[in-house]
Amino acid sequence: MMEPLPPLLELVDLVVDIPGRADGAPLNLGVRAGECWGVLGPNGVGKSTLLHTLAGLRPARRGSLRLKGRFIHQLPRRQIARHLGMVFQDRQDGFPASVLETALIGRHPYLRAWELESAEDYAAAQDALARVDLTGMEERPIATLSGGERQRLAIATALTQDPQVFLLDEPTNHLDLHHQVEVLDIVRGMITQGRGAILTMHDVNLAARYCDHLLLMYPTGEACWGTTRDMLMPKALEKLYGQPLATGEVDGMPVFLPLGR
Ligand SMILES: Nc1ncnc2c1ncn2[C@@H]1O[C@H](COP(=O)(O)OP(=O)(O)OP(=O)(O)O)[C@@H](O)[C@H]1O
Repeated sequence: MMEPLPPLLELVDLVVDIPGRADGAPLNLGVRAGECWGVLGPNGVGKSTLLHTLAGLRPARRGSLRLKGRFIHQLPRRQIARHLGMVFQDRQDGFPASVLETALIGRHPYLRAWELESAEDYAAAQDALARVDLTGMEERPIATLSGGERQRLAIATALTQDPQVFLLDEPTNHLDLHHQVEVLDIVRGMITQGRGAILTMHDVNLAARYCDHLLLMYPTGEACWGTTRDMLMPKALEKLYGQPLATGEVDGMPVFLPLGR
């Protein structure tokens, strides 16, 4: 019998280092090709810190990470950058670049030092900008973009990078309803092409619709993970957020609404 392929990204007994906090539950899960994982939890629980840890930008307190079966700390930085594409929540778009120049940053892991971008790199950047509705804005300085346009540009840069696994910190932040759905549809399209994704989210209903797996991070340091169907239990979500919820169903999908006190 053939061995199953290792997950694209695997967390092995991973304890995230959240400053000033006791160790949380060790995380043991694998993101496979075709999977979209949502990370849910209240403000400050450590979702962004987890994503930064997965991107190799900060050390874990314990445990390890594997990319396609290989320990991440044994891989060269450029190889990690081709494998993992991250969209940060707290980006500092400080220097005066244009929209196109920013999207082209996604090609840097593929270029040698001082190598200029090729026509293919430009085409990949233009294509990614088109997918997030930013065609025609290529020459605009990024300082002039709205919050939602900046967010879509960050997604376009990740698409230009074409990683195996997308690590997206609140990808629908700043987006109107149409662009929320559009961006999540794009992520889902990438996943059906054999990529994987981990998304931190605050919108439980979008998570229910777009994520096939969920990781719930509790303020106590506890965590649980599994298929969305198993995780989206009203009682578990009420405990997660310390918030009573009304639940319903639309088109066979669960819907959750916060109840007033
Ligand atoms: N550099 C730091 N020094 C001290 N504390 C930090 C640092 N970075 C993050 N924290 C703290 O670690 C905790 C986890 O932060 P994190 O941003 O990961 O939470 P989050 O779940 O993503 O929150 P949110 O939903 O509000 O975005 C928070 O209490 C935060 O204040």
